[in-house]
Amino acid sequence: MKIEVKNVSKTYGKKNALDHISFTLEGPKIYGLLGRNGAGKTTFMEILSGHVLATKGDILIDGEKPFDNQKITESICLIKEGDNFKKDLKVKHVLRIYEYFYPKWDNELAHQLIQEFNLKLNAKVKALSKGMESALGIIVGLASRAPITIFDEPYIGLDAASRKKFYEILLEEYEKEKRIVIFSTHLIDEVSLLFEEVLIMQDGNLALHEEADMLRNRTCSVTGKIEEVEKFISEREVIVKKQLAGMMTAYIFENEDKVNKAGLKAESIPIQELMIYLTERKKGASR
Ligand SMILES: Nc1ncnc2c1ncn2[C@@H]1O[C@H](COP(=O)(O)OP(=O)(O)OP(=O)(O)O)[C@@H](O)[C@H]1O
Repeated sequence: MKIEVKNVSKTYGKKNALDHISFTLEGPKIYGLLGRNGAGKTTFMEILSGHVLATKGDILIDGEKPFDNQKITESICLIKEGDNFKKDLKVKHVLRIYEYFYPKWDNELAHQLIQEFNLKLNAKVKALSKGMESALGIIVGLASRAPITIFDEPYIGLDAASRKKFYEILLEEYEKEKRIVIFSTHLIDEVSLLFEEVLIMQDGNLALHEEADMLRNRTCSVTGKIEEVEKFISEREVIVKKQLAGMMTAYIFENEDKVNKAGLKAESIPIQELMIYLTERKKGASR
């Protein structure tokens, strides 16, 4: 499927939650949608899912607008941070409702995952712990087999072991049947290896959109004596630089090989660090 974001803005009062953003996503692919608190990620995902209208611009999914368009909305499953399900429903009712709504729903997978995450079909949503409710969201997202599946920080309260299980199952399912997965999280280092493409939002704008491998290949840290590092980075784009005890480390847009050839020490930069420093740079300096 193809998602075209065309000059989309969303304002709440005087606040520009999204500020004329444009980009295209083509699947199947796993996207990491990253950014600091308030960057506009949730707003974007809600407009994409047809839950909220943009103030200006359009999001087109295979050429169609999602709002009030059942053909498109049944192709999209958005799992949010919480409150995905009515509290009085039982787990089995939740599964039935989603089965009814999503044409590609995989009931066998849903029941298998209910067992894996130790949920009870007869338990009411309000009786689930935070982590169990998150697990139910994850199960629904995976079993929906929706061609566009969106996870917006889907694992509040879920422990590390269950999160690991989720990543593994997500990859397994993705291999079986590929789709567009958009994953928004603040636990970036935990999941960054899953991402095939990374989008970083900042203040309602898109600060970076890059294939994850390209990002890893064209950014690195360089460490050495201050004068040597300063000389090396003088004609390069610097993300951030730090000094300690006569040594300097700079994060730059450059390939590790070039740094090594210059006799300096190169290391890859975790995507989480990149996100932090890229969004600290002034607007307009980012790319
Ligand atoms: N319903 C709303 N009413 C008023 N302002 C809103 C509303 N929803 C979002 N905003 C504002 O829009 C901006 C973007 O919010 P959004 O929730 O999209 O950010 P986010 O990147 O998802 O943040 P987080 O990582 O904290 O979830 C914020 O300044 C937020 O306060």
